[in-house]
Amino acid sequence: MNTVLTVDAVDRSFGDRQVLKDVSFTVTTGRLTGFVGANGAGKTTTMRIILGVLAADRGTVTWQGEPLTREIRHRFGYMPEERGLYPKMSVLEQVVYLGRLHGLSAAEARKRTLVLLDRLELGERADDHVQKLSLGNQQRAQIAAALVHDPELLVLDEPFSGLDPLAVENVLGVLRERAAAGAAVLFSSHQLDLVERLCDDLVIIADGTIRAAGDRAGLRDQYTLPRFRIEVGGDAGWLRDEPGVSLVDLDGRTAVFDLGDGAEDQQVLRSALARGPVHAFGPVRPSLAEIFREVIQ
Ligand SMILES: Nc1ncnc2c1ncn2[C@@H]1O[C@H](COP(=O)(O)OP(=O)(O)OP(=O)(O)O)[C@@H](O)[C@H]1O
Repeated sequence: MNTVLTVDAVDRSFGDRQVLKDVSFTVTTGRLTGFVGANGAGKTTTMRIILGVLAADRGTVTWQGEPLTREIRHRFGYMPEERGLYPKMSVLEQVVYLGRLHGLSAAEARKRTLVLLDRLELGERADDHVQKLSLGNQQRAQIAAALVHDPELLVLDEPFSGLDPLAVENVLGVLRERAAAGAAVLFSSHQLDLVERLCDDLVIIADGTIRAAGDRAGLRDQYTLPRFRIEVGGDAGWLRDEPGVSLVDLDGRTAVFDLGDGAEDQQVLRSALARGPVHAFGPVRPSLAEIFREVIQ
């Protein structure tokens, strides 16, 4: 796994409104990087700068340490926010056409398109005009269009929005295969529950500023409070009087509590065991939604 894309200290304004401020993060091969932020946070603007559709006012985007050129960007695949397929062209024709624009021969483009459409469960719709497809299927066609030339970097703006759960699994499977084959994948989303499950690395943006970035497990460790959950055989009310414990939630036999400075989780466990059976005990790790709320404040 290598860091391939580096966004470094990028600023961008529209008129006198600065929408990106000192944006820096990296994207690594073999991994899915989720780019998360609320509406208007700056995800699409950042992606457009990576793709060269927009210029940065300041800062750089580099690929394997080199400034981006047209040739390098040709090896990227982009699914823009404004979906751009022609309604009156068949899915097959369209994806083949886009493959040819990326330098594939007609035969190769057709071969790859058919495989890809099958994999995206669109094989039977290959000859349908895009406008006849459901929105979810149009989206899958758009994903096929971004993937047909086997890009080294995939940049996908909200690829999962509007997909039903089975379609999400299907698209995710396809992206994972690409990552496993060595591509780097950056996708934006405002659906935290999805991102939490789907991505390996996370970049959180709010108001044009990167608030947190890193691998998912590392971020969760970093934001884990000294908070624990316990489930005992009897009533857990004794925890109220336990030194160093401050109860967050008490519900009969289960409790969630924070530990003060110097208090030991194992000491609490010993106290619990001295009172009877302990069925569960362990740290409470924050969800991505909780980390997100914390870092965007
Ligand atoms: N061409 C433009 N002209 C003026 N303002 C723009 C332009 N493009 C984006 N903006 C503004 O820049 C800010 C960031 O927008 P951007 O589309 O990057 O956010 P986003 O995180 O992708 O949000 P969303 O999830 O809603 O697409 C917003 O306030 C938006 O209104």
